[in-house]
Amino acid sequence: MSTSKYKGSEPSLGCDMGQVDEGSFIRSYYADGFTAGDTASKMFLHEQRRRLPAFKHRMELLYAVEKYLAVVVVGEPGSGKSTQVPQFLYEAGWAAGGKVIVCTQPRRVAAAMLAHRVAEEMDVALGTTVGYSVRFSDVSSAENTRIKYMTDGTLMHECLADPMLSKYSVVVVDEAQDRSLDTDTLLALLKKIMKKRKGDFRVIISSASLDAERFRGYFETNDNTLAQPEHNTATILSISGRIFPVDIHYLTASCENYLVAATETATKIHISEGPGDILIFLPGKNEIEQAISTLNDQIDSSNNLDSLLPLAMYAGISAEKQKLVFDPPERGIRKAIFSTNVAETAVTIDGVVYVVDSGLVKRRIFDTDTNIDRLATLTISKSSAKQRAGRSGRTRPGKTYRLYTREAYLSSLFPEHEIPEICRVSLVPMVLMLKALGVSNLVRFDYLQPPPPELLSQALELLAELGAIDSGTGELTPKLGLHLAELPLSPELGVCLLNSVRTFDCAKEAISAVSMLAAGGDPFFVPGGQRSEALEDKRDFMVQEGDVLTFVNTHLAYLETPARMRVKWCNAHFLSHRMLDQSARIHRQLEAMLARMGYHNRIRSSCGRDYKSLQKCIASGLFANAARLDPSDGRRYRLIKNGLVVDIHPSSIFFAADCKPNYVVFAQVMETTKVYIRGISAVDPAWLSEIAPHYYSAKQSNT
Ligand SMILES: Nc1ncnc2c1ncn2[C@@H]1O[C@H](COP(=O)(O)OP(=O)(O)OP(=O)(O)O)[C@@H](O)[C@H]1O
Repeated sequence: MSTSKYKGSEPSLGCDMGQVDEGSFIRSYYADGFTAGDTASKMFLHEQRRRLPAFKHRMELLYAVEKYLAVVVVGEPGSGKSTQVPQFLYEAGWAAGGKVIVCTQPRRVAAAMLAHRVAEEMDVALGTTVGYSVRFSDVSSAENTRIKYMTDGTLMHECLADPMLSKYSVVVVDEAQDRSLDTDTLLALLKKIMKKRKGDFRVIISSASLDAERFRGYFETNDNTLAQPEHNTATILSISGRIFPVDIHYLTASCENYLVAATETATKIHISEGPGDILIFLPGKNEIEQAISTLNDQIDSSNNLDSLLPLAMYAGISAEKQKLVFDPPERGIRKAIFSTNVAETAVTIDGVVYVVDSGLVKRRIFDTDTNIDRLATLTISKSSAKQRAGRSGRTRPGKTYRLYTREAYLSSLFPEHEIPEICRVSLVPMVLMLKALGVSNLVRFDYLQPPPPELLSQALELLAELGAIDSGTGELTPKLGLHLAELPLSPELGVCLLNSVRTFDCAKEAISAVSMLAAGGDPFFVPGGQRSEALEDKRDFMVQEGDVLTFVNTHLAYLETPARMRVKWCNAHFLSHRMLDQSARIHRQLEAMLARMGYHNRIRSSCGRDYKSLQKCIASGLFANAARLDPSDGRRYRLIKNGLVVDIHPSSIFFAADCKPNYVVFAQVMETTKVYIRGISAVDPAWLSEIAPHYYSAKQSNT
């Protein structure tokens, strides 16, 4: 086979890459470059703050925080929990003596946005008194930052270096009703810290839902609450009132096609309602792109709609597109923002008056029948529906149009709350973190809600096979396990990275591969009118060893391009500059982390044209995602661990009929109409038996 100008072998002719679909399983959001849209005067901001319901409860809150170690703050969406509570604490002196008040968010975009807003309200430059820190992006100062917004995961990682979180005086866990795996794990750690630090540490759990009593009960450590209430450690504070009213409208009969209903509702609002932008919640990126394209066609063919501007908002969108969402539109233009649930909590888009809610969301679920973590489209909970409605009525009275009937909403079709992630996703990252923090008995650990035992044992089994846990002692292995917990990566990708310096001597390529997968995977886009040129260009980078090596080629070619030429180079090759820039930043950070771990002599090692070393290295982390070509069909694959039949994603080199290796490993799973695998690398089955003998031999009969 001939070789291309990049690493790996050229794909055989006839491989059609098909349509590139960018919905990604490894979600990433990098909010650098974001500018809050609100340019109101300082006086106006000051007045706005005073009008928020939270303001009336300021003294009550400060009293509760003084008296109790944990305070659960409950309030309507938009009442000021995320922006005001940290400022009240700061003004009351909780950041004196160099201490920091931290407010955690389940999503990166929210952490960055809230920091921008609060910096603006306090009239300070972002990154000074107010800052934020999310995975791979730190806009804060160790000396000066006193109010810091972070994701729950980033704060949890800080526990590894500082188990008592000694520099923080108060941790505000915001949007706790989301019950992400990181939020639940963090709450458990905070409870331990609260018991140990006592006097100088406080936890505030802020939630918009009715979960308050569960949180309060969890943080109550007084065994005798009735007889000795003066020793109680936790309380609930309700912030009553909402800032502006929201009218809620339902369909009278259920709709057949929610995408059609969403665009129709947006155009009707535009034609018949007063000024104000529209925020439309759809489940995922593909649905958003589809709705925007339909709406654009309608705008092209109707004079009534030419002042309507469709925009997209989802995790991983470029900074420029994101800016359009938050910036005020030109005079006379109305924005129609199609968004996933990234805009559901903590985010305020100034100017939004109308919300259209499809009632659907894409969620990560761990399917216990098939044993895989995947994205599925589900009905939202009532609690989410309230949050979505709460996005209107934040800066003026609002209206929400629900694309479902009132009867459906009140029925069990819409559960009260989401099922917490701890009960439905893979627990591998949580187990790794708890083990690294010295929790040896995971079954008896004091969780807010205990995870199902089968999820715990599945996580332990995988970590043992990855070499992170010693199956004899049940503890983390001294080098691999401990280092893995420190890395801001999924354990599977972390193993690929560490093995590249420990075993396979292919750090240059493996760091590239891992950085690309952590930044979202496929960097190629196929613009509507230039499909054949874009596919031709992509072919230049593609190699038969698989998509991961294609990503490596792209990443290395990007790094070799002089910085000032990179945007042009990306445009010329139909590549996402945002993604490649992000993966280059991740690359630098991972190199620095490996050097700190003592691998500085190995980080420049390269496998050159020995692609097998890189492929083996990738397989050493992703072996649990191995699949075998189904011989009876010759097109689809069966997962080795459970026999589940999956399809190759159309963006993959292996999509084409004549490009199918017998065995592959993959980085991502997504579910639309089918279960697709993405981020694929070809493997030799002999490597799998060598890398993970127990796992592989136990599961092989499934295929
Ligand atoms: N970027 C912004 N632009 C304009 N107004 C904003 C912005 N951010 C916040 N606000 C104003 O501050 C209010 C309080 O926002 P905040 O995020 O603190 O509320 P919250 O109670 O945490 O809401 P939620 O639970 O929905 O996240 C909003 O209702 C809005 O009026």
